[in-house]
Amino acid sequence: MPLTKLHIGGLFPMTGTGGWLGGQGCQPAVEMALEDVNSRPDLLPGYYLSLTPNDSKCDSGLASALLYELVYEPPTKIMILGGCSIVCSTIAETAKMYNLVVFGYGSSSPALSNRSRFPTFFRTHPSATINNPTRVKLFKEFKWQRIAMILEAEEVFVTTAKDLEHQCKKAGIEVLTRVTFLSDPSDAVKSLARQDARIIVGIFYGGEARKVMCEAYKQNLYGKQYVWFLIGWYEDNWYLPVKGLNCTKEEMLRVVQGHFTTEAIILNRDNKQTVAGITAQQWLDRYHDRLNQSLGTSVRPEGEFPLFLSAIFAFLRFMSLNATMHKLKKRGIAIESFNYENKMISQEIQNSLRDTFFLGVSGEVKFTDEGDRIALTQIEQMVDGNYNLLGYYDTQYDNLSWASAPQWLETGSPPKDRTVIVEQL
Ligand SMILES: CC1(C)CO[C@@H](CC(=O)O)CN1
Repeated sequence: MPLTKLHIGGLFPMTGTGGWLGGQGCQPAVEMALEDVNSRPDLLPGYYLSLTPNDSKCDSGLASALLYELVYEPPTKIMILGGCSIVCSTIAETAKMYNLVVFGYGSSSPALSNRSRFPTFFRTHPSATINNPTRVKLFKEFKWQRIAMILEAEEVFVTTAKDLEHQCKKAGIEVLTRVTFLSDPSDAVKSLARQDARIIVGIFYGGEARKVMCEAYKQNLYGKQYVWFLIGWYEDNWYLPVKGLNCTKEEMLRVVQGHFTTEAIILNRDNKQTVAGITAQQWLDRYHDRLNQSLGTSVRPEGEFPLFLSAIFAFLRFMSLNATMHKLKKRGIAIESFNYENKMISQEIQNSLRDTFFLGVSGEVKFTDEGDRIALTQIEQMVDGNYNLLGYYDTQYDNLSWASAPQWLETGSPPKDRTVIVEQL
């Protein structure tokens, strides 16, 4: 009996200079997950899952064009996979008109939690706002009452910054300024310097982080009187100069010295069996071999690797669950009869996804009342080009646990959050 193919469209940020290029790590993982389901005759009997991957370059315009191609070119897709918030926000807003479920394997924008804007969007990755209570906790820890923000003009970062401003106000911490830039950060950095910002939170993609920190070097906004907070999921060696960056490696190493990062990590990943019948660690070993084969190097997609993995395991579990098939069969409907006008089948897929996330990976996934995922955040500090683990913060229980002490440049103690004027007696 020939198998019936179920087609999934994939948008993976593989190449390009801006954004997040985590597709290099995620596409092989998704391919492995589908192979695992297809290799088990007991999972989705009679069906075969087929992926149509595309390189989105983490570019919303290109992603829109690719989505229309996936929709208007046969065969019919039953789901779209997306990474990068700027891509997922664009495709999820459009996909709902085709009753297409979008599974976000790597997208952190707070805006994506808006169910009325994105009713068919699902993700396990927590919203980027998860970093904000950690940042505020550290401001309090080091008695910083006055902070500043610089951000890339993208919704994912603007919404995160707005939440940080709200958290700071609740904590009685002054937000001196929130400067935004589109592509060239020089004026924004100048504004920070002019306002004597000392404790600075930078919220942007890795490509822009290089530009901002190079500009901070040029304008002398670094060193023992400053502390920068950056995002913890940039690729390894993100700060090394690329073509067109007007800073040397030595200059970049000096300007990034001592900065803090925060990023969500999975609560824990016990070694329970995956639906592939192997443990998470065994799956990981297979995955690393696959990466070596496909990329020729051992690429670690990004810092909070386990989080993206829990997304893949959730996807794997969902795809191996034939709950949707059973429900539809009881109603005499075959899932392969899905088309973009068919709200009912889409609703069944969405109900199964909702059940899967809640039940399938509940050991790792907990949700806030707003439906956002709860996780720990990891705090690191860059010293001599390497990230040192400083500790973890559990927002739920307001528990900051230190693994090692921060290093303070030259002075041995945290800088002040403003110029201190010593009265001459
Ligand atoms: C897994 C994560 C943290 C998800 O957000 C990506 C950035 C984004 O939200 O576009 C980076 N990688």
